[in-house]
Amino acid sequence: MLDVSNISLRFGGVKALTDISFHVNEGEIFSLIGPNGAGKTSMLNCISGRYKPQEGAILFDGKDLLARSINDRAKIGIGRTFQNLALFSHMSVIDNILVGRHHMMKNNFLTGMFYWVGGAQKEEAEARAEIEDIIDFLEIQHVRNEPAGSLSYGLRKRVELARAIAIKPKLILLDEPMAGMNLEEKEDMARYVIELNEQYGITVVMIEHDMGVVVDISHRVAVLDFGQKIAEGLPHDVVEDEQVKTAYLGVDDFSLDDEKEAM
Ligand SMILES: Nc1ncnc2c1ncn2[C@@H]1O[C@H](COP(=O)(O)OP(=O)(O)OP(=O)(O)O)[C@@H](O)[C@H]1O
Repeated sequence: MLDVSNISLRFGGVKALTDISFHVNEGEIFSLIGPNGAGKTSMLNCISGRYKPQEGAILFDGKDLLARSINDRAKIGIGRTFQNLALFSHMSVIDNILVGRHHMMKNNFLTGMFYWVGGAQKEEAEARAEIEDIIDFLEIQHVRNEPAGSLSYGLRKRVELARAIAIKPKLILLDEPMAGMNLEEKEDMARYVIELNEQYGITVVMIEHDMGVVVDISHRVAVLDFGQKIAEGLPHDVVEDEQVKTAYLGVDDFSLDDEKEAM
């Protein structure tokens, strides 16, 4: 579904990514891991369109992504969430979710003026019904009319996920979906990621620092270090890789040993 070939990205003298290649199969949960500054968010930004790499190619369903704008990429089925929440804090939860969806609708401000005679009314009704499903799925009914800014961090992350799902993506890019969460919130979020993958059939590319979660829910993992890919494979194999262990040496959140002890 996603084919990343020989991507290199530089910011002046800083080499953020060097010759990165990997592919993601349809239906997979694929995690990108690596120490701070390894280039994970930069890679996600190349896929979503925020950054334009100097070299390489990215194909999505065989289509050349790098030639397309951010909006076009969303329209052909790529959704994303951000490392730092990107919600409109004064708007209600439901309106935050609808914002994502409205962007995708065929009817716009002008056609919307003919709301009752055109297809806009039907399209709006369909969008609302689908959004109700997403609200149920993410268990945010009780806060649907609250301003997004008034919610706890864990709930805001769920609203952001709801907004990303509302554009009906085939592929979703999740940038640290569990960051800053307590254990219970992490377990909930892990369950949502698995369910959106299994029930909604959405392919997932995820950056996540919590190694226990990565190993538990990913089908495959790629590891970046200093902008280079140092490993790729099944989660358990990757975390046992000597080069990966060295890259994480001294990093507190490489907690697989803790996970093992806890099991
Ligand atoms: N817009 C930018 N301008 C200049 N340098 C950048 C920019 N974005 C990223 N970089 C640099 O690229 C490198 C990779 O950063 P990136 O944020 O992609 O890493 P990361 O693996 O996502 O890190 P973290 O886990 O801390 O979020 C870093 O050296 C960073 O300073």
